[in-house]
Amino acid sequence: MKLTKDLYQTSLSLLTDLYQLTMAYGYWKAGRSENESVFHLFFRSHPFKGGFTIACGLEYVIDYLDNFKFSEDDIAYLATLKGNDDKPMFEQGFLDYLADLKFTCDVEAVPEGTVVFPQEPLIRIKGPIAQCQLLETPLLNIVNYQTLVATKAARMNLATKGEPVLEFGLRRAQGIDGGLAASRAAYIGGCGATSNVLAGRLFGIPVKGTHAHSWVMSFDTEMDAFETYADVLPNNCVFLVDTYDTVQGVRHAVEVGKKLRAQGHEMIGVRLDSGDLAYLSIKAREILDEAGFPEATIVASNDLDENIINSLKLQDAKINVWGIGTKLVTAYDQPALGGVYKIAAMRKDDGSWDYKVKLSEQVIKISNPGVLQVRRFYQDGEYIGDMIFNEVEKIPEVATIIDPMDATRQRDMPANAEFKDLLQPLFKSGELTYRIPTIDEVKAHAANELKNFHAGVKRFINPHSYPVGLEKTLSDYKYDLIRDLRKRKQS
Ligand SMILES: Nc1ncnc2c1ncn2[C@@H]1O[C@H](COP(=O)(O)OP(=O)(O)OP(=O)(O)O)[C@@H](O)[C@H]1O
Ligand SMILES: O=P(O)(O)OC[C@H]1O[C@H](OP(=O)(O)OP(=O)(O)O)[C@H](O)[C@@H]1O
Ligand SMILES: O=C(O)c1cccnc1
Repeated sequence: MKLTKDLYQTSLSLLTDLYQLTMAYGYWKAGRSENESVFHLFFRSHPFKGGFTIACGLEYVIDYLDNFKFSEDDIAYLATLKGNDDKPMFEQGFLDYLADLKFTCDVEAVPEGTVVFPQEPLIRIKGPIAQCQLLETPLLNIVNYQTLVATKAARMNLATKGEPVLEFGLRRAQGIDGGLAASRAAYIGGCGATSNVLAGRLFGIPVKGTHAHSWVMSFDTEMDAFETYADVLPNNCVFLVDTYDTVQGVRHAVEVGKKLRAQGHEMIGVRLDSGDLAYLSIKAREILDEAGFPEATIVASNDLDENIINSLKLQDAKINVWGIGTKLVTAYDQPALGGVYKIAAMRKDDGSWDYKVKLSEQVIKISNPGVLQVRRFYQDGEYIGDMIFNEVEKIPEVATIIDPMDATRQRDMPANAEFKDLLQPLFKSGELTYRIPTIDEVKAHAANELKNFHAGVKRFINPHSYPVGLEKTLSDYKYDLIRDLRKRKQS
């Protein structure tokens, strides 16, 4: 395989699990492939034991859907697949159907950067069931990872209390696309820049960096290393000071900083990458201040995450910029968001909807029926609750929301509260109708959204559980449907 040619210039329509194709074949063979259905993509619990999640990945999703087409090569490959009987898995008629397939669904989604909660649909797809089914895997692949990383980045940025976080994760990321997607999601979640140059070029993210230990080690002395770097990049000097002795390293940086200043340049600062970052940053700050460099930045890196940042803040560490790699891009303490994609309705012959529910012994795994929308209520600039409702049914004047995990918990949204509906139209009959926001608009949206939530939602330990519920008639309907299904199961 030639990586750039074969992988990066291929159609992505086969980026799905085989079972989506066998089901699509089944729908087609049974004459059901064009039956109208509704699917929702949602997750069941916040990552990192947190109280919020940042939706991310939609621009990739839009690009995927807009280019959804099986190429001749894709079809030729599918024709080679064999069943257990060693005969072709798919008959020619189905391959012709795939070759002619045009994306014709209606798609609604929550804009990227929006704060979202368990059970809320992030994406709703309505259209021929074979198309909806094929999209399950790629949509989850895109949204789960980027949402996870954007949320992790937001947590890290909350911990630094506005001080810049630089994303340094490419070397530890999950492969090539993982690294790119992580840099994008981390920027949306709040990081100020990335060290990933290709992400800079592809997404328009600022790129930043310092230098590595190898630079220092390649010279006879640390002073030589710093001086040479200063000669080459006099306006880009953040000296990594911990290769041999951190305190001595800071003193060397100061010496070179003074020479730079005499030449009309200003050293940006130093980077600490090992040892006790609280103690060493306080010491470095003292040395820099005393030497006349009160503006010099102290960058810290070394396996940081939001908890270590919190702890360093409590120790009064004098760190102004936080370089974070591994624990951000691998979402270290929770490596996957458990987003799922479930069917929720099918159109009947008379034009009405047949709503679907997946049963489970675990309440959290019972899916929600309907053609769902999310209404977010707010008062005095603060979000106060979200209502998941069935858009095609009439809803009562008073918005009562019922906790999907515990039907005894309900509350009424105040009649005078303002609201907005989160799912926005993206595609109408397969045509893109949405203005894709710039990455900086998405980033600003995420930051604004977070501001509008009560601080309790954003704390790390035992976060406040923001009220999200099913609209009352939807909840009642869901429980009737569950009772009905259980009765049918017993008989
Ligand atoms: N003052 C501190 N409080 C809490 N955690 C810290 C503090 N200083 C550093 N850490 C964190 O401790 C972890 C490991 O640091 P440790 O000192 O064990 O190894 P190290 O400095 O990486 O050593 P080396 O790089 O020389 O092998 C890192 O995740 C780092 O971010
Ligand atoms: O610690 P992270 O959050 O992943 O941040 C990125 C790390 O990458 C670099 O280290 P390098 O790859 O040279 O390895 P090392 O510092 O762990 O030896 C850099 O010095 C950071 O320590
Ligand atoms: O520029 C840096 O300092 C950097 C880049 C990648 C990983 N660690 C550090």
